[in-house]
Amino acid sequence: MADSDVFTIAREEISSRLWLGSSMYPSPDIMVSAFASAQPGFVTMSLRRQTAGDLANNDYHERVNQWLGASQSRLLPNTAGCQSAKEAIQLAILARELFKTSWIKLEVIGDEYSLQPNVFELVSAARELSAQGFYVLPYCTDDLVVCESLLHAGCPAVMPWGAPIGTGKGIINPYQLRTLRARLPDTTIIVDAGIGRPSQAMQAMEMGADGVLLNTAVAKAANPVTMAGAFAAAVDAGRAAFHAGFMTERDMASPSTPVAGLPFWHTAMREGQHHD
Ligand SMILES: CC(=O)[C@@H](O)[C@H](O)COP(=O)(O)O
Repeated sequence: MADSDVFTIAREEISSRLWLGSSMYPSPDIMVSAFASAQPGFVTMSLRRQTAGDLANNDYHERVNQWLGASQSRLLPNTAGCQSAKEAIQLAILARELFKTSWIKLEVIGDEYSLQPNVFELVSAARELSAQGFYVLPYCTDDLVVCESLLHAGCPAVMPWGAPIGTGKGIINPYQLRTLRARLPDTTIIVDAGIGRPSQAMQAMEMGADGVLLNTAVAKAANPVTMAGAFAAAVDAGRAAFHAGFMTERDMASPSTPVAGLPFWHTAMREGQHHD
Protein backbone atom coordinates (compact mmCIF):
# COMPACT_ATOMS: atom_id res chain seq x y z
CA MET A 1 0.00 0.00 0.00
CA ALA A 2 1.18 3.53 -0.69
CA ASP A 3 2.95 5.18 2.25
CA SER A 4 0.63 8.12 1.69
CA ASP A 5 -2.34 6.11 3.01
CA VAL A 6 -2.35 8.17 6.19
CA PHE A 7 -5.62 7.85 8.07
CA THR A 8 -6.98 11.06 9.54
CA ILE A 9 -10.27 12.07 11.12
CA ALA A 10 -10.93 15.70 11.95
CA ARG A 11 -7.36 16.38 10.75
CA GLU A 12 -5.92 14.10 13.47
CA GLU A 13 -3.86 11.09 12.46
CA ILE A 14 -5.26 7.74 13.58
CA SER A 15 -2.61 5.03 13.81
CA SER A 16 -4.71 2.07 12.63
CA ARG A 17 -7.93 1.30 10.77
CA LEU A 18 -8.79 -1.48 13.23
CA TRP A 19 -10.48 -0.31 16.41
CA LEU A 20 -11.28 -2.58 19.35
CA GLY A 21 -13.74 -2.60 22.23
CA SER A 22 -12.65 -3.36 25.79
CA SER A 23 -15.40 -5.61 27.17
CA MET A 24 -15.79 -9.30 27.85
CA TYR A 25 -12.10 -10.32 27.74
CA PRO A 26 -11.21 -13.30 29.93
CA SER A 27 -8.85 -11.08 31.97
CA PRO A 28 -7.32 -7.57 31.89
CA ASP A 29 -3.93 -9.11 31.02
CA ILE A 30 -5.32 -10.89 27.98
CA MET A 31 -7.05 -7.69 26.90
CA VAL A 32 -3.81 -5.70 27.14
CA SER A 33 -1.96 -8.40 25.18
CA ALA A 34 -4.69 -8.34 22.51
CA PHE A 35 -4.26 -4.58 22.18
CA ALA A 36 -0.49 -5.02 21.91
CA SER A 37 -1.00 -7.63 19.21
CA ALA A 38 -3.47 -5.58 17.11
CA GLN A 39 -2.26 -2.04 17.86
CA PRO A 40 -5.80 -0.65 17.38
CA GLY A 41 -6.27 2.98 16.36
CA PHE A 42 -8.90 3.47 19.06
CA VAL A 43 -9.92 1.41 22.07
CA THR A 44 -13.51 2.05 23.12
CA MET A 45 -14.57 2.10 26.73
CA SER A 46 -17.97 2.27 28.34
CA LEU A 47 -18.45 4.58 31.28
CA ARG A 48 -21.57 2.76 32.31
CA ARG A 49 -19.58 -0.32 33.18
CA GLN A 50 -17.37 1.54 35.61
CA THR A 51 -18.29 1.69 39.26
CA ALA A 52 -18.73 4.94 41.16
CA GLY A 53 -15.49 4.01 42.98
CA ASP A 54 -13.67 3.71 39.67
CA LEU A 55 -14.88 7.08 38.55
CA ALA A 56 -13.90 8.77 41.81
CA ASN A 57 -10.45 7.19 41.76
CA ASN A 58 -7.80 9.68 40.70
CA ASP A 59 -5.63 6.85 39.37
CA TYR A 60 -8.29 5.76 36.96
CA HIS A 61 -7.03 7.80 34.04
CA GLU A 62 -3.53 6.46 34.69
CA ARG A 63 -4.78 2.86 34.81
CA VAL A 64 -6.56 3.23 31.47
CA ASN A 65 -3.40 4.58 29.90
CA GLN A 66 -1.50 1.57 31.23
CA TRP A 67 -4.05 -0.67 29.51
CA LEU A 68 -3.26 1.01 26.24
CA GLY A 69 0.38 0.25 26.97
CA ALA A 70 3.08 1.42 24.65
CA SER A 71 0.75 1.28 21.64
CA GLN A 72 -0.36 4.39 19.80
CA SER A 73 -4.00 3.54 20.50
CA ARG A 74 -6.27 6.33 21.59
CA LEU A 75 -9.03 5.95 24.10
CA LEU A 76 -12.56 6.42 22.77
CA PRO A 77 -15.14 6.63 25.56
CA ASN A 78 -18.62 5.58 24.51
CA THR A 79 -22.17 6.16 25.65
CA ALA A 80 -23.16 2.47 25.62
CA GLY A 81 -26.41 1.80 27.41
CA CYS A 82 -27.94 5.23 26.79
CA GLN A 83 -31.46 5.30 25.42
CA SER A 84 -32.06 9.01 24.96
CA ALA A 85 -30.17 11.99 23.62
CA LYS A 86 -30.29 13.61 27.06
CA GLU A 87 -28.65 10.63 28.78
CA ALA A 88 -26.00 10.33 26.07
CA ILE A 89 -25.12 14.03 26.23
CA GLN A 90 -24.73 13.89 30.03
CA LEU A 91 -22.51 10.82 29.81
CA ALA A 92 -20.38 12.33 27.04
CA ILE A 93 -19.74 15.43 29.14
CA LEU A 94 -18.73 13.24 32.10
CA ALA A 95 -16.45 11.21 29.83
CA ARG A 96 -14.72 14.34 28.56
CA GLU A 97 -13.95 15.40 32.13
CA LEU A 98 -12.80 11.98 33.21
CA PHE A 99 -10.70 10.95 30.23
CA LYS A 100 -9.56 14.38 29.06
CA THR A 101 -10.68 13.75 25.50
CA SER A 102 -13.27 15.39 23.28
CA TRP A 103 -13.67 12.26 21.17
CA ILE A 104 -16.83 10.32 21.90
CA LYS A 105 -18.39 7.25 20.39
CA LEU A 106 -22.07 8.08 20.48
CA GLU A 107 -24.48 5.23 21.09
CA VAL A 108 -28.20 5.69 21.70
CA ILE A 109 -30.00 2.37 21.67
CA GLY A 110 -33.61 2.30 20.46
CA ASP A 111 -34.48 -1.38 20.60
CA GLU A 112 -33.43 -3.72 23.39
CA TYR A 113 -33.76 -6.84 21.28
CA SER A 114 -31.64 -5.90 18.27
CA LEU A 115 -29.70 -3.11 20.02
CA GLN A 116 -30.57 -1.04 16.95
CA PRO A 117 -29.74 2.65 17.42
CA ASN A 118 -32.51 5.20 17.90
CA VAL A 119 -31.45 7.35 14.97
CA PHE A 120 -33.69 10.31 15.87
CA GLU A 121 -32.17 10.65 19.34
CA LEU A 122 -28.74 9.94 17.86
CA VAL A 123 -28.89 12.84 15.40
CA SER A 124 -30.22 15.16 18.08
CA ALA A 125 -27.40 14.21 20.51
CA ALA A 126 -24.80 14.45 17.72
CA ARG A 127 -25.92 18.00 16.89
CA GLU A 128 -25.70 19.14 20.53
CA LEU A 129 -22.36 17.46 21.27
CA SER A 130 -20.79 18.74 18.04
CA ALA A 131 -21.91 22.25 18.99
CA GLN A 132 -20.14 21.71 22.33
CA GLY A 133 -16.87 20.90 20.55
CA PHE A 134 -16.93 17.09 20.67
CA TYR A 135 -15.67 14.90 17.86
CA VAL A 136 -18.71 12.69 17.62
CA LEU A 137 -18.32 9.22 16.11
CA PRO A 138 -21.87 7.84 15.95
CA TYR A 139 -22.85 4.16 15.94
CA CYS A 140 -25.71 4.16 13.43
CA THR A 141 -27.66 2.04 10.99
CA ASP A 142 -26.49 1.76 7.39
CA ASP A 143 -29.23 4.11 6.16
CA LEU A 144 -27.93 6.75 3.73
CA VAL A 145 -30.24 9.53 4.89
CA VAL A 146 -29.40 8.89 8.55
CA CYS A 147 -25.68 9.05 7.75
CA GLU A 148 -26.18 12.30 5.82
CA SER A 149 -28.10 13.77 8.77
CA LEU A 150 -25.27 12.82 11.13
CA LEU A 151 -22.74 14.52 8.86
CA HIS A 152 -24.91 17.64 8.74
CA ALA A 153 -25.06 17.49 12.54
CA GLY A 154 -21.26 17.87 12.56
CA CYS A 155 -19.93 14.30 12.87
CA PRO A 156 -16.50 13.86 11.24
CA ALA A 157 -17.28 10.20 10.40
CA VAL A 158 -20.14 7.71 10.51
CA MET A 159 -20.10 4.21 11.99
CA PRO A 160 -22.82 2.07 10.40
CA TRP A 161 -23.40 -1.42 11.75
CA GLY A 162 -22.33 -4.46 9.78
CA ALA A 163 -24.84 -6.55 11.73
CA PRO A 164 -26.41 -6.28 15.21
CA ILE A 165 -23.91 -6.10 18.07
CA GLY A 166 -22.52 -9.44 19.18
CA THR A 167 -24.01 -11.50 16.33
CA GLY A 168 -20.82 -12.06 14.34
CA LYS A 169 -22.82 -12.21 11.12
CA GLY A 170 -20.59 -9.89 9.11
CA ILE A 171 -21.88 -7.42 6.53
CA ILE A 172 -25.52 -8.48 6.33
CA ASN A 173 -26.45 -5.76 3.85
CA PRO A 174 -23.59 -5.32 1.37
CA TYR A 175 -25.84 -3.26 -0.91
CA GLN A 176 -26.23 -0.60 1.77
CA LEU A 177 -22.50 -0.41 2.46
CA ARG A 178 -21.81 -0.12 -1.29
CA THR A 179 -24.44 2.63 -1.48
CA LEU A 180 -22.88 4.54 1.40
CA ARG A 181 -19.43 4.28 -0.21
CA ALA A 182 -20.72 5.42 -3.59
CA ARG A 183 -22.89 8.28 -2.34
CA LEU A 184 -20.53 9.53 0.37
CA PRO A 185 -17.15 9.15 -1.35
CA ASP A 186 -15.36 11.63 0.91
CA THR A 187 -16.87 10.50 4.20
CA THR A 188 -14.96 8.38 6.69
CA ILE A 189 -16.97 5.19 7.18
CA ILE A 190 -16.11 2.83 10.04
CA VAL A 191 -18.09 -0.40 10.07
CA ASP A 192 -19.03 -0.94 13.71
CA ALA A 193 -20.48 -4.11 15.23
CA GLY A 194 -21.48 -7.56 14.05
CA ILE A 195 -18.12 -8.54 12.55
CA GLY A 196 -17.33 -12.13 13.53
CA ARG A 197 -14.34 -13.17 11.41
CA PRO A 198 -11.25 -11.56 9.92
CA SER A 199 -12.57 -12.40 6.45
CA GLN A 200 -15.65 -10.27 7.17
CA ALA A 201 -13.49 -7.35 8.29
CA MET A 202 -11.48 -7.76 5.11
CA GLN A 203 -14.70 -7.77 3.07
CA ALA A 204 -15.74 -4.45 4.65
CA MET A 205 -12.35 -2.96 3.81
CA GLU A 206 -12.40 -4.35 0.27
CA MET A 207 -15.77 -2.63 -0.16
CA GLY A 208 -14.16 0.68 0.71
CA ALA A 209 -14.82 1.07 4.42
CA ASP A 210 -12.17 3.27 6.04
CA GLY A 211 -11.99 1.15 9.17
CA VAL A 212 -13.62 -1.50 11.31
CA LEU A 213 -14.59 -1.51 14.99
CA LEU A 214 -15.26 -4.77 16.78
CA ASN A 215 -15.20 -6.33 20.21
CA THR A 216 -16.94 -9.69 20.63
CA ALA A 217 -15.02 -11.54 17.91
CA VAL A 218 -11.70 -10.86 19.63
CA ALA A 219 -12.79 -10.93 23.29
CA LYS A 220 -14.70 -14.21 22.87
CA ALA A 221 -12.15 -15.97 20.66
CA ALA A 222 -10.50 -19.05 22.14
CA ASN A 223 -7.24 -17.12 21.80
CA PRO A 224 -8.01 -13.38 21.82
CA VAL A 225 -4.39 -12.32 21.35
CA THR A 226 -3.89 -14.34 18.17
CA MET A 227 -7.32 -13.35 16.88
CA ALA A 228 -6.55 -9.65 17.45
CA GLY A 229 -3.44 -10.02 15.28
CA ALA A 230 -5.44 -11.86 12.62
CA PHE A 231 -7.97 -9.02 12.45
CA ALA A 232 -5.19 -6.44 12.15
CA ALA A 233 -3.68 -8.33 9.21
CA ALA A 234 -7.10 -8.73 7.57
CA VAL A 235 -7.90 -5.02 7.83
CA ASP A 236 -4.54 -4.11 6.30
CA ALA A 237 -4.97 -6.65 3.50
CA GLY A 238 -8.50 -5.45 2.71
CA ARG A 239 -7.34 -1.86 2.55
CA ALA A 240 -4.41 -2.72 0.29
CA ALA A 241 -6.69 -4.71 -2.01
CA PHE A 242 -9.21 -1.86 -2.25
CA HIS A 243 -6.41 0.45 -3.34
CA ALA A 244 -4.94 -2.06 -5.76
CA GLY A 245 -8.14 -2.24 -7.84
CA PHE A 246 -9.99 -5.48 -8.49
CA MET A 247 -10.20 -7.46 -11.70
CA THR A 248 -13.62 -7.49 -13.34
CA GLU A 249 -15.68 -10.53 -12.46
CA ARG A 250 -16.99 -12.44 -15.48
CA ASP A 251 -19.26 -15.39 -16.14
CA MET A 252 -17.30 -17.07 -18.94
CA ALA A 253 -14.00 -18.79 -18.28
CA SER A 254 -11.01 -17.05 -19.76
CA PRO A 255 -7.68 -18.93 -19.89
CA SER A 256 -5.05 -17.31 -17.74
CA THR A 257 -2.39 -19.37 -19.57
CA PRO A 258 -2.12 -18.70 -23.33
CA VAL A 259 -2.85 -21.80 -25.43
CA ALA A 260 -2.11 -20.43 -28.90
CA GLY A 261 1.31 -20.51 -30.57
CA LEU A 262 4.54 -22.05 -29.33
CA PRO A 263 5.77 -21.82 -25.73
CA PHE A 264 8.31 -19.03 -25.28
CA TRP A 265 11.07 -21.49 -24.27
CA HIS A 266 10.60 -23.35 -27.54
CA THR A 267 11.24 -20.18 -29.51
CA ALA A 268 14.19 -19.32 -27.27
CA MET A 269 15.71 -22.75 -27.86
CA ARG A 270 15.38 -22.42 -31.62
CA GLU A 271 17.03 -18.99 -31.50
CA GLY A 272 19.84 -20.48 -29.39
CA GLN A 273 20.43 -23.22 -31.95
CA HIS A 274 20.54 -20.63 -34.68
CA HIS A 275 23.34 -18.74 -32.94
CA ASP A 276 25.41 -21.93 -32.55
C1 LIG B 1 -21.98 -0.35 18.96
C2 LIG B 1 -21.24 -1.20 19.83
O1 LIG B 1 -21.45 -1.25 21.02
C3 LIG B 1 -20.17 -1.97 19.19
O2 LIG B 1 -19.05 -1.15 19.06
C4 LIG B 1 -19.71 -3.14 19.92
O3 LIG B 1 -18.94 -2.75 20.99
C5 LIG B 1 -18.89 -3.99 19.04
O4 LIG B 1 -19.73 -4.85 18.42
P1 LIG B 1 -19.31 -6.37 18.31
O5 LIG B 1 -19.15 -6.83 19.71
O6 LIG B 1 -20.45 -7.00 17.57
O7 LIG B 1 -18.04 -6.42 17.57
